[in-house]
Amino acid sequence: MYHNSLLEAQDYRFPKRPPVDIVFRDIRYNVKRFNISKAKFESKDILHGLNGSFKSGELTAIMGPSGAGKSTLLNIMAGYVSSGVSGMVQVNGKNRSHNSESFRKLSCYIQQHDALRPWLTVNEAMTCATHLKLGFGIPMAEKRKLIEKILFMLGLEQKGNTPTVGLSGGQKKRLAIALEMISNPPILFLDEPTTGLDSSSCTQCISLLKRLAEDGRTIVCTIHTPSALLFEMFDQLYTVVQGHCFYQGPTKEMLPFLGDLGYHCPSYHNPADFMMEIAVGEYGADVGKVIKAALKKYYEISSRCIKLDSAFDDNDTPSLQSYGIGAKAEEMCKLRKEAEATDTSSYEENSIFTKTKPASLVMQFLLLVYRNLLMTRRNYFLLFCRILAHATIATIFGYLYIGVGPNANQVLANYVYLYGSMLVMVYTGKMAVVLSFQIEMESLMREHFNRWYKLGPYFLSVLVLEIPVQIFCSLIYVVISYHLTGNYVNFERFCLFAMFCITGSICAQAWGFFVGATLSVKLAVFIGPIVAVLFSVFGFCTRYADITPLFKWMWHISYYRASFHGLLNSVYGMNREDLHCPEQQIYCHFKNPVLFQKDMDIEHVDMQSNFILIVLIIITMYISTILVLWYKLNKRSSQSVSTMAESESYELSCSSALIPENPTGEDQPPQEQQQQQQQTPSIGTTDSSSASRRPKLQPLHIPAEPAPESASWNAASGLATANANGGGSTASSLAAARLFKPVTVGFKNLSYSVRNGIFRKG
Ligand SMILES: Nc1ncnc2c1ncn2[C@@H]1O[C@H](COP(=O)(O)OP(=O)(O)OP(=O)(O)O)[C@@H](O)[C@H]1O
Repeated sequence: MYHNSLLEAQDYRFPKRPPVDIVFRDIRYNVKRFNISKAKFESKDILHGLNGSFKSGELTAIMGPSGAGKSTLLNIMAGYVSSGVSGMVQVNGKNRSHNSESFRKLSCYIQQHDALRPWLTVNEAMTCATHLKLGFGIPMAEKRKLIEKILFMLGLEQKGNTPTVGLSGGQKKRLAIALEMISNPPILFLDEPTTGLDSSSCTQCISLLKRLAEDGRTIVCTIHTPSALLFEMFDQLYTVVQGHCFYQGPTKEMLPFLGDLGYHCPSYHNPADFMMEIAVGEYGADVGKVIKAALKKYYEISSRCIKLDSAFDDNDTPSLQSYGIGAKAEEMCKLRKEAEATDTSSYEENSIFTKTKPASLVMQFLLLVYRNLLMTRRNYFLLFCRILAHATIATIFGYLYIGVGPNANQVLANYVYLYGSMLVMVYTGKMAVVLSFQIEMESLMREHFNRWYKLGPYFLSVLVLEIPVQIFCSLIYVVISYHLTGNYVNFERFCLFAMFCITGSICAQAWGFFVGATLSVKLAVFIGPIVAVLFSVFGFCTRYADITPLFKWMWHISYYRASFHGLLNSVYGMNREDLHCPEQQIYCHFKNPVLFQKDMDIEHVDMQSNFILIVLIIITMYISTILVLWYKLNKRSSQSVSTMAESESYELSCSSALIPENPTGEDQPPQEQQQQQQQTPSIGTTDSSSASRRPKLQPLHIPAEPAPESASWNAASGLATANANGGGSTASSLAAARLFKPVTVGFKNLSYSVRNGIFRKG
């Protein structure tokens, strides 16, 4: 039944999209890092001038050894990384800046970690994503039909009511693709979509991508050592080794290419494995030689394209033989020419996608609130813990300081209770959210990058849920402990007490959001409490007069101090009547609470300005958090490092975009050199200075030994690989044998049942 439905699903096709071709040239990526031991910034080149193209209707695999730069290239192509990138990317013959917003409308990027919302069912996740992406311009019935078709096509139609947490790895991958297919993007980038999947799930996943590519999409994915079967399913292969292009071209031509260089794949050997072995220098392979040959081949194909281009321009139907190119190459150039003529702005005719506009900001906010509520309802344990913690600690504090409120001889005990209450409010408020953005960041990055929603509605939707929860928890604490400690005098004082507890707690929460959004997990859990402790010192047992002038400003901006003084004043200030003194006590110092206020230097607490200070800090922290998140989500796009801005539109023929600078200067027929020179000025017309400044391709430098981590990785995976000097497989096999001893693990009568998507033992 399931297989039948899968077969039927294969008949469904998404509406065809106009072709989108991507051409890139001289892509370099450089990172700068601060070296603590050398006390200076160091720069490292990750990609060394990659050239190539990804074409519509084709499924392209980016392969290469670990750490070669596959994900980096994919990140740059998807526009996910722009800082530190140089070079040129063209989309249908038009320049794209590395942070192009319009390109993001055409593409989607599915990263290695699916970062799905675990507590939403497949249907809920799809429905939310559909509303967000397609807006409300089309009827719900049409949306439902679309969701059904997508789920059907991806073989998830029977999983509609399963929470994402209950899906298998392969199903999660398919759901991640399904969510992005809602907007039917013509370009899909996927980072290692098959990682963690078994062989049949891998095959399903790649066949799905192949089918999507056949519908005219440009699909590019990184992949690690595919099986021979999977390898054959890719149309094109782009191999990266140590930041250089090692091979690019049709998958089927990879073995002949290596064969021409003298590296022959043994019979019955997986071609993908063979290529990886050559890439790490097995069989005594000279990696530098292969990289040079790949560049030369690329250059030759591009030069031939120029010839065809000029022939097309002259309306001269070229004869294949006269240009020395095969039918495939001619077809490729023709298609590219057509694609260039396609204007990306006139996409999407006559499909439901044309009638759609993403949800408005208000609708985004409402949808995200609804989604948060759904997730909280499913995963209520955390909420339950928060409520229980407040009630428990209120009961403990209440019994510890029971009845101290009205007694003059227990003022100090009450003072400690009030201080402790502030501590509870601050820590529970802050620590409950300090990690929320850390945990959320991957999902937020994915959804925001793929244009599901804007940051504003997202942040508001988080606050709309978190603030009421914090208010509710604080109230539980206040009601229980306030009454047990006997501090209740009248309703007005109670309201003021509750107000300062709640605002102090919300302020700490706002600080928590800010710290969580700014720092890494390790720093956030450390710095968050430190900041709270620092501010808590001011106002508690530290009188303003005693603070050194250097730190007086901290007293003024301490929200902790403002809330604490608010609490004290609500209990002992505002002309409170005399406190109760035990009859046997001869001298009762704090009978008049004003004396206590004087001793503590808080007899003139301005409740209004304290409240305003807290509110101002809350607003400041919210704004700071949004700015930090905005920077994090957009920092990839914050630096336009492209030598040519997207807005600078100029015509550049596909062939000139494809031509790399000749690496060696050799092997180039004089006529081709001349043609290249004729083409080069067209780049210069946009930015002649930047074009001339563009770095030359670096001389190939392949380190004598691979990075240590790649060696150990190879050993760990049991791959018969060796260092670039060609140490042979024996070395790494021995290393593997030395590193790993056999371990036997046994299990017996192990069973699991799944109920409502929750795994239960037994
Ligand atoms: N921001 C960065 N700072 C420093 N080094 C980086 C940065 N980004 C990438 N690198 C380095 O660049 C190299 C390539 O990284 P990348 O993630 O692209 O490799 P990969 O081929 O995808 O590897 P894998 O298959 O293991 O995922 C690695 O050595 C990595 O450490």
